[in-house]
Amino acid sequence: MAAYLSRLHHISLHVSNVDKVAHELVSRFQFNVFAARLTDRAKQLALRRGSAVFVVNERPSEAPRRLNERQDLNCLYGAHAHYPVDTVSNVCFEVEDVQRASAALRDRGLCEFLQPPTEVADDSGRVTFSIIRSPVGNVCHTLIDRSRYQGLFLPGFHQVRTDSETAGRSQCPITHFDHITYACPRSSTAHITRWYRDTFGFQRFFIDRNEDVDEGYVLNHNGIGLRLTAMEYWKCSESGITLPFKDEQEPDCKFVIAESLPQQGRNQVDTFLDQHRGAGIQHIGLYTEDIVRTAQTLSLSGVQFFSPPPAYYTEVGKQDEIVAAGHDPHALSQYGILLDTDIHTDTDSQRYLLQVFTKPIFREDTFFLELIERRGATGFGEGNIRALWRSVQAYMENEERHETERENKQSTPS
Ligand SMILES: O=C(O)C(=O)Cc1ccc(O)cc1
Ligand SMILES: [Fe+2]
Repeated sequence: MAAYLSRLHHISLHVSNVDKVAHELVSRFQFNVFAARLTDRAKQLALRRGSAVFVVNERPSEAPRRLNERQDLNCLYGAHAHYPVDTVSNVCFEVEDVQRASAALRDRGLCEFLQPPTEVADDSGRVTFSIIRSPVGNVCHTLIDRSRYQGLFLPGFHQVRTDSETAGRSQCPITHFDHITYACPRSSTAHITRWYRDTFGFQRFFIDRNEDVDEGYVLNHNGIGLRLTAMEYWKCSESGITLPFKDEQEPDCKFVIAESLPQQGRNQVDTFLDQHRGAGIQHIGLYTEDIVRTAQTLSLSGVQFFSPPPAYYTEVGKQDEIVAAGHDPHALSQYGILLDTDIHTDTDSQRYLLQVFTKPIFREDTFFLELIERRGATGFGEGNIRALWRSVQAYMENEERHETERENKQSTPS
């Protein structure tokens, strides 16, 4: 392994209207702006809910005119990249030694650097960071060492005081990023998993007991053409020599690669690739300790969720399953929350997974968020994946039909 990751630090969004997206995250998703960097050339806002931190950056409206413009610190800690649509494109990890990690990656020729190791300081201390390109579309990774920094967030950002984050906690107990799902072109998964393994020591984990190591988890019938491959990183300590350890205090974030399969027609992964103009982060799962309460709070503030067909909640088996898990089918159906049960074969105990997807966040049908509550289940349930897939698919097909109708109307002279 070349670089040791200590933890996920934040995820960056690059959007044309920072205030609009930040407002959406605050007023609807109950995030709090806690730090900002505002200069005449940059607008960067950091928002938090639990340990989940987003940095919303203003993306330049045009490509840089001079090559060295990329080097300026317009978008500090993020690559100053022009991108044609709003996008979530940087997953920033803390590492113990940026210089060493970067040198190791460079020596092994594993990745392209968008920014070599760079130091930034203010009154509260200093940080070092570098930025590398990932093999997934426009996704890059900032590697940062903030062990010599005592400030609230990062040098260059000032503190923004808002109502205490704890105020809304009981109504919206989102604690951390649970997983990041990439939408990728066909046949790209093997290359991506290999890169993450060789670069950061990511390990595969199986979504399904019968999953094939090379094929991943393939859903290829009843209109679903999806290949899912999941991997996670080991939180590592360089002082721990070579043995990685798992820190139980802070759950790590999983990564899922979604690839569409050709046999079942156009689908949501293809739609993402088209509208996003390439591979990238399709959705992020926000972990909540109480999904019903969180969905209720977010729904009251205007967040819209995808819902499965109403029949999902009245199917005899599903109703019993929901009740057995201690939930009320009516409450779940109100917000479109899905439940999957899996029996733990060793202990015979049941483990549950509850999930719901939000509608896309940007103008395009690209990035969306997910709420997820785990009751012992650590992976992803097949039943939920199918139901989530169908609810998104129905919405996208409807959107595409409306779009065609609008185009037809415009081209028909009245
Ligand atoms: O189940 C999940 O949360 C996943 O992340 C799997 C997944 C990936 C892509 C889709 O379009 C739908 C489901
Ligand atoms: Fe997900």
